[in-house]
Amino acid sequence: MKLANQASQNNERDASGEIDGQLILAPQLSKTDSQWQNGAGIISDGKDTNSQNQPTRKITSTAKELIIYFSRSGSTELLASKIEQQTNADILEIVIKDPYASNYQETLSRVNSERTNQDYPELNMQVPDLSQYQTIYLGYQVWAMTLSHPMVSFINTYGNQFINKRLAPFMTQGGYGQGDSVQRLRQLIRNQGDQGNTFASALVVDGNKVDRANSQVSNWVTQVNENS
Ligand SMILES: Cc1cc2nc3c(=O)[nH]c(=O)nc-3n(C[C@H](O)[C@H](O)[C@H](O)COP(=O)(O)O)c2cc1C
Repeated sequence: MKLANQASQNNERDASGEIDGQLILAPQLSKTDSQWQNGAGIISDGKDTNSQNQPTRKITSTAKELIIYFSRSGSTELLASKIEQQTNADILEIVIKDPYASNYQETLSRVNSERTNQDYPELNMQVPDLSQYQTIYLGYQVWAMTLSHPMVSFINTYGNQFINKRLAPFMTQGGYGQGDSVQRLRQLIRNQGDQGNTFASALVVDGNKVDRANSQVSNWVTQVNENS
């Protein structure tokens, strides 16, 4: 683990983010709580990853920690980048074939229909062998008070590779909290066999406050590793 940097020691705003050498855009961060409206209406660039960016993928042969995340509008990606700064973990962005719309209402209708029909998005990514990793950080956003759908697809497809891992969920949400997302995550992993995994308690951050979460992230990373 890297030593926490100066900004991590306090609650200064730190909205600048880079991941895998690429700039992160997170439109929620500029919003006050009254403008933010719990994330309702938040646009994305319609690419689920910033439009000029390639999906994040930093895979080395030596890292023992891996961050796997999905982000539609950048907040969870910024949180992932803060965890990466403090751990130097490898990173893998979850990529789906058909990105969610830039428009919030369109995204909401699609998400509602996917949930009703349990028809989760198809993935478009290569996943390496996960056996070298001891700790896997799993990042998602809360949708309809539960786990967002790309993470459901990921676990349903690759969760059987989680064997003897320390699993550490982290999320951003619109201020209503984690809902049943962690229970759902654990259930999906159980469905895949859940062989010898342990779970850290989750990191939960408001989507418009990730830029003020440095010390929260730092304390959580310490806790994940202390109790592993
Ligand atoms: C379709 C949809 C449903 C959402 N449902 C909830 C919810 O039930 N509770 C909540 O607190 N936030 C909810 N949000 C807000 C997101 O969790 C929040 O904006 C999050 O920070 C987005 O992360 P991202 O920028 O990484 O995509 C929802 C957002 C969308 C787009």
